[in-house]
Amino acid sequence: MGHIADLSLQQRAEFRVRPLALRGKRRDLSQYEAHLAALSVTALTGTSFDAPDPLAALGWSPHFAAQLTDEDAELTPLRIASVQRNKATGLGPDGPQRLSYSNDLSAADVAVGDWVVANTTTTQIMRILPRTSQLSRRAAGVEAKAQLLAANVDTLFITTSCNADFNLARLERYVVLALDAGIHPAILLTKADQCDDPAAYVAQATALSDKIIAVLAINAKDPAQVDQLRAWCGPGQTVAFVGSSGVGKSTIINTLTGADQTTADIRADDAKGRHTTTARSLHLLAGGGLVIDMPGMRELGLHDVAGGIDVLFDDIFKLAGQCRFRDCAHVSEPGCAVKAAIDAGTVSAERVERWRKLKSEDKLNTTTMGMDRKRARALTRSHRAIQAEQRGKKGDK
Ligand SMILES: Nc1nc2c(ncn2[C@@H]2O[C@H](COP(=O)(O)OP(=O)(O)OP(=O)(O)O)[C@@H](O)[C@H]2O)c(=O)[nH]1
Ligand SMILES: [Zn+2]
Repeated sequence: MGHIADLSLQQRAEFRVRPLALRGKRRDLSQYEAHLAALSVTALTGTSFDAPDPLAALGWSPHFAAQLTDEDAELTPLRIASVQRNKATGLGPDGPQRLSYSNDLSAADVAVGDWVVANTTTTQIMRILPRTSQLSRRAAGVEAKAQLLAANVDTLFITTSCNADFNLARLERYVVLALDAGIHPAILLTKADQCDDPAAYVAQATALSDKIIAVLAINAKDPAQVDQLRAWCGPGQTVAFVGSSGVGKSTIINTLTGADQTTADIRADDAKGRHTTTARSLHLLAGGGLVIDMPGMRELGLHDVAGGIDVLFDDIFKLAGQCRFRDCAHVSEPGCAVKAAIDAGTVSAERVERWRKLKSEDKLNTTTMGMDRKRARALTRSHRAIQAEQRGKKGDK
């Protein structure tokens, strides 16, 4: 098995989202907003994708076309559907093609969802085209580098169920990851059929942020209800799902892909036809959209997502900028604009607390990434102990 397949089995592994295009500019919110706005033109109107162009149906867009140079004239653009250690599968208008890596590339450089240019004679991937978004996770272990999970995702369906799995702080973490990558976050509430009042969950999720493009409550086992998701799965649109184990992600992906519509080569089913992929893979949907299946994504940690946190909590971000002291901890400092807003009732104290926790977690994880082994281990241990303590208190899973 390739190393990516192995990684998906690491249940404690964490992942993160990071936009290449926005690197180094994470303090400038207008960058994120412009990026999201640009995405929504294509994501929400579908204007550049409704042509019957087979490449466009795979997600090809002017963004990628603009990256091609004269040197690429002899090469073929393909969308990566699966990645193994020594080979990858690329999807093109002619179907799936088996690819290998050129000398200066390895499996670690390529993500499912990537657009690459390949030499179809040698079947080598020559170059990865700059991504619109990039999802990666931090593999288990202190020194592990970020591992790529998926590229060029338009909409992330943050999936939770209308029961004990529903947790505002966890939803916010996923929203931060999506925003940091310039991916549209949508919240998908499953098991609505087993809940007396799904509307109450919808209301809570909707109130989290106006950056969330949709909040849906469905019975994931009812294909007619899953069909509502197709509004975000139009031609060329790429979606992915994250959320706890058992919330219905596989059920939904199976319904969206349908037994007959999935490209045979990139599908891994058992005899019962159940979707049992262990590695990440890109699947075509009936309506021309695509889904990136990322099995085994259970835990996530935040690091290097300060930009996403500031976008999600942009009101608090702006307030913090008005505090008298630049390094204000927003606890008891005089002239604290955040504290004043809490006192005035314009910002909820709980939300400020969740913001503070996310900031601190991001800072801790970002710091340990570049730290020597011993110190990082000690810090991680103490952070885990605090987490375990908090979990015990809340009875949270
Ligand atoms: N009644 C009901 N059952 C659901 C719903 N969504 C999922 N289930 C059931 O919950 C169980 C878990 O669903 P999965 O689709 O395997 O969940 P998952 O998120 O893919 O879980 P992992 O593969 O472990 O990440 C299955 O038995 C589903 O049939 C729902 O909306 N309503
Ligand atoms: Zn302050």
